[in-house]
Amino acid sequence: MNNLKDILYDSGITKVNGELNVVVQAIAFDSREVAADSLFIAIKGEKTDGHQFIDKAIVSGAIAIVCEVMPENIVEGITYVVVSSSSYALGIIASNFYDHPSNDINLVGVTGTNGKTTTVTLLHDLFTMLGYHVGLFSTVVNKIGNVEIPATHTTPDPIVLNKLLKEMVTAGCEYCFMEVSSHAISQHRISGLNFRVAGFSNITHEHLDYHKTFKAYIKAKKAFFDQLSSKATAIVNIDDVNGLVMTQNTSATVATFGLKNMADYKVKIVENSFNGLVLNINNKDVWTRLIGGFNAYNLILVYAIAIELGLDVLEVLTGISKLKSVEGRFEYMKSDKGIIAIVDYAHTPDALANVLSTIAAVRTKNEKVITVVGCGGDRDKTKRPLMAKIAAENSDKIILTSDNPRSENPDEIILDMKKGIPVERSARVMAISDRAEAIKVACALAEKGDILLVAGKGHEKYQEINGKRFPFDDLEILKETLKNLQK
Ligand SMILES: CC(=O)N[C@H]1[C@@H](OP(=O)(O)OP(=O)(O)OC[C@H]2O[C@@H](n3ccc(=O)[nH]c3=O)[C@H](O)[C@@H]2O)O[C@H](CO)[C@@H](O)[C@@H]1O[C@H](C)C(=O)N[C@@H](C)C(=O)N[C@H](CCC(=O)O)C(=O)O
Ligand SMILES: Nc1ncnc2c1ncn2[C@@H]1O[C@H](COP(=O)(O)OP(=O)(O)OP(=O)(O)O)[C@@H](O)[C@H]1O
Ligand SMILES: N[C@H](CCC[C@H](N)C(=O)O)C(=O)O
Ligand SMILES: [Mg+2]
Repeated sequence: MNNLKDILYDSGITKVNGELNVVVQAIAFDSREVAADSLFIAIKGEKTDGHQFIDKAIVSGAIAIVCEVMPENIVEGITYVVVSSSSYALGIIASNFYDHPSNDINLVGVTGTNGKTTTVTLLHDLFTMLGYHVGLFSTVVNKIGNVEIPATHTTPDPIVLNKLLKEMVTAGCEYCFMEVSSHAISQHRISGLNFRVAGFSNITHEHLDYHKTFKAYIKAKKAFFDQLSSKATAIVNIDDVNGLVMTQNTSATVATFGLKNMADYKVKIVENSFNGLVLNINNKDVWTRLIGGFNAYNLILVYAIAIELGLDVLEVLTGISKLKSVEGRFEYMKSDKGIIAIVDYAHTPDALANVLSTIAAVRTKNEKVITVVGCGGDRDKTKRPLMAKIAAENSDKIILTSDNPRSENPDEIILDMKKGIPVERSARVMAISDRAEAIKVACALAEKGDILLVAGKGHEKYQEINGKRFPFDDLEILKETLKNLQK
């Protein structure tokens, strides 16, 4: 669709200056990406205001502008359209421009603090295994079938989202599983999308730098469910105290899942060990190689979504027992010397607590638990002492280190973390800001049978320091170090 008037349909227009019957070849919200005959959408952002770049966009070829405030300098021959919210309008415009691809695919969105990547990746793998063509948007990677497209965000901007959705439809994908981050909901990256199913995993402490209060964070997640259509199904975790809060104002049909409370989709943990989980779903025992009680929640959500989408119970349960774990999520190896090393993306207090309680539940004897953990720079500072406290209380030794320091001083981040260490636990805490060195020291400290947890970066293949990404891989460093220790 490229008539400006059609592209702007439903975008919340309050004022127009210029011709609406013009042909637009491309849409952009960043002046640096504007090409000839484009529509430029000016957005007030976190760091700067896109309205400042309107003239630059026109010089680069924009012929139409969507903005929240009519500029003082109007350029002759350019169409200016004022809308009540540019970021909301962008989602609608992107969807119109790409012919509403979300209407032509079964779009499933999963939100929550933890478990989004795991759930959508398992859904992608399950549906692919059962012979469907599937698309994926995740923190780790985006996929059209098995073709990988690098992911820059957990939930991409509306233009990338709709463009890739269109490509998925063209490639014959019947389903698309996507992560819906709270940033994406607040910034209206998902406005205009037609979700068939929406899942809620849980909500715990995270991103308070951005949302400011936990209440605002809950409200942001709830907004996803508020915007669902009456044809959609919302599936929420009933064991989370905010599970039903999500669906208070939704038009969607509501279904629940859980382990503890009465739920439409109920799961029981029969066995939980380093060999995987045995779950009881729908009165049938199913083994999975995924480890950890929290994965029972992820798997019952996978099951519930698959059943709501009309799949066969036995086919789904058989598929679940064949699923492999997700990269960087409780990824574990055993060295020849008998040291167990785990890489996990736990970067929130709740995730870290879950991973450490899983380790406590699955370890067989009184082996030592050695945890290497850091916190990201330019992110929620209030989680730093909490994560350090959880690590110290649940490990025999902890090494505080850097995650992605970004623009911050790693030693300052470690100092923030140290504030959470209970005095009686301080003797078991070391601080080594060089992450590679911290991992190596942890390996050297470990003895046969000990469990080494390297938390926070999971699948990430880089470390971001001062705006630059340097190659870095927790698992590689562990493998290399443990191999050398053997000699
Ligand atoms: C804080 C945040 O989320 N920022 C996102 C936001 O950018 P912004 O609105 O703040 O942009 P800005 O720099 O203030 O610029 C304002 C406007 O001016 C435009 N501009 C700017 C400069 C210029 O020369 N010309 C120009 O037109 C920009 O394109 C933008 O439209 O909108 C952009 C487009 O969608 C995002 O790329 C950007 O993500 C930044 C890079 C980011 O780091 N986001 C993270 C926090 C994030 O989104 N994370 C979540 C996952 C979180 C989780 O659940 O774990 C995610 O979904 O990835
Ligand atoms: N259902 C769950 N409940 C609590 N913790 C979980 C759950 N699933 C996974 N985790 C923990 O959280 C970490 C992150 O999991 P995952 O990547 O699936 O979450 P996410 O929601 O995609 O995170 P992000 O917001 O960074 O995209 C895992 O490495 C694990 O430690
Ligand atoms: N989506 C999260 C990922 C955090 C991962 C952790 N390794 C970090 O860099 O803080 C964020 O951008 O806040
Ligand atoms: Mg994710």
